[in-house]
Amino acid sequence: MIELQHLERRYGDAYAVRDLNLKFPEGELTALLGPSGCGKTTTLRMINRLTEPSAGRVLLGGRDTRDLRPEELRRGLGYVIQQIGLFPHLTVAQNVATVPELLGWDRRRTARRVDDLLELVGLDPAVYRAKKPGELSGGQAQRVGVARALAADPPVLLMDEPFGALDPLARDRLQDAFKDIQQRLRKTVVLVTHDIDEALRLGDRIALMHAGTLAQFGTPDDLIHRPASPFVRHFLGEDAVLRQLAGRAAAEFVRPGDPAGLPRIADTLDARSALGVMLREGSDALAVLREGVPLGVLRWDDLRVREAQARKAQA
Ligand SMILES: Nc1ncnc2c1ncn2[C@@H]1O[C@H](COP(=O)(O)OP(=O)(O)OP(=O)(O)O)[C@@H](O)[C@H]1O
Repeated sequence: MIELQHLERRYGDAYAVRDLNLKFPEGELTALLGPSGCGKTTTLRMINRLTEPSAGRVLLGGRDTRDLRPEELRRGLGYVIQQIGLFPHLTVAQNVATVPELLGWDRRRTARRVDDLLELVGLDPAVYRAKKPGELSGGQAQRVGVARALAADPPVLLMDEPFGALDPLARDRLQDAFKDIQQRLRKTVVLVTHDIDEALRLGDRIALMHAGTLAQFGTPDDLIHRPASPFVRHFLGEDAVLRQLAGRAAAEFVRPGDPAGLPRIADTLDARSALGVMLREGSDALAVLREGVPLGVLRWDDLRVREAQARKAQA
């Protein structure tokens, strides 16, 4: 879907991005992760040509993006940034409708699309349609930004630290909401972040960058259990396994078993917190309940296997 070939961007003698080769798989979310200044934003902006490459090329659906007109290119690429820049004098509905209106959709179709999208991002259209951006919380404004980027149904979504400006609680909520949306829509998403937890939580794959080059490309499991270099291991940190558990629901690790007499947790609890409950309760197994009904049992060993694998890979 999106392919970077020998992509480079120089500023004077310095390389912001150097000989970057990468294929972003279709329908998946790839987190572009790395320390500050490693070239993530420059890479993203070379995809929609807000920044022109010094060398190399970007292919979109097999076509060199230089052969596409910029408007044509950007229409196929939704773009969400940290300071989303909603138009303050327009209503929420008008903000979301910007692109459909540019495309000349009729009013009925646009209005329907706006309501569908507001619902998708968890904002009741009847309540939010007529509000102005100034009346929204940071999290709500960011949801409107996501809705706006999805308005013309672009196959690709480029996101630059979209949740970065939010407080931790709002960020968690919006990450969860976005994960749900992505599971339904299956867009090809490139998400720039320097937040390891966010990359582990949302990324089907992670492209970890270091000083303008690619340090490793793989699934979160690959990076944690099979780091390609000391840099990767160091960047993810000693507690990478715990971090990964934090991003996964306890329900993922449930196995059949007799829950009678075990401490109980909800299936939506994350696996790291479940580990905490085991330690606190002094129990090596927990009953996992979905809406009050037992699903099965979560065992210490099932969580620990992953930890052991990680240690072995790091040894
Ligand atoms: N317009 C510019 N002029 C000169 N140097 C630039 C310019 N834009 C970026 N750079 C340099 O290129 C490098 C990569 O920048 P980039 O913004 O892509 O990094 P990043 O990984 O997105 O960082 P951050 O997480 O801090 O936003 C940095 O060293 C930066 O100083």
